[in-house]
Amino acid sequence: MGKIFYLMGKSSSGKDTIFQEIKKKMPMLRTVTLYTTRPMREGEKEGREYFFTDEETLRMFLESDKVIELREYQTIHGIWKYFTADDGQICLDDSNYLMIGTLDSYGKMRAYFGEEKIMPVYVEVEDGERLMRALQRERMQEEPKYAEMCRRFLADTEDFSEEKIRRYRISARFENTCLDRCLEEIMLYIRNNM
Ligand SMILES: Nc1ncnc2c1ncn2[C@@H]1O[C@H](COP(=O)(O)OP(=O)(O)OP(=O)(O)O)[C@@H](O)[C@H]1O
Repeated sequence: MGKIFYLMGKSSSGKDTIFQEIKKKMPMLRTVTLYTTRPMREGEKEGREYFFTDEETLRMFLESDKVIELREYQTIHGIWKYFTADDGQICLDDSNYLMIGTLDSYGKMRAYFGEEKIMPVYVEVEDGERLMRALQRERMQEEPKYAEMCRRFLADTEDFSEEKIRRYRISARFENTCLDRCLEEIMLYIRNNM
């Protein structure tokens, strides 16, 4: 039976970078495309980072009880929603998966699939370094959204509080200072728990 390795961490902790690298190095891990109502960013592609969707489609998923987890963020550009749908992408009979989410979505996934099926992978970086990485990444965007970047940075304190980490019983924590070392540690954890 397969498992879901669930990457979590504050904004700019390196989840997406780690996700892309592990996908290359462990191609047997399958991935799941989530849905979002936020607008597509520079360089993103429909169905690759997300299925970019709208309120109407979300309503249809909700009505047919197909939403596993849903989160919404009050951004300075309006409410952005992200959700994982039971749309046939996840089949744990014969495959292992690599996914990215938040602590709360991890909780919902765990409730839906069972604790033994979801392996948490919590990525962390010292706050000052993380803010610098966030700023550098934002600067590269055609239209940098600095206020939104700051909002996310502040919201992280609550969304990823130590109290919450304890409550969700997250013990697999990986420091992303040196990317190569962090990747090696996470891949070892995945191999040992597959
Ligand atoms: N170990 C590292 N050393 C230096 N820079 C890094 C490291 N890991 C990731 N980065 C850089 O930090 C920035 C943020 O990384 P990334 O986008 O992967 O974070 P994220 O956790 O997915 O962020 P978000 O949740 O905000 O989308 C990127 O520009 C990435 O290239």
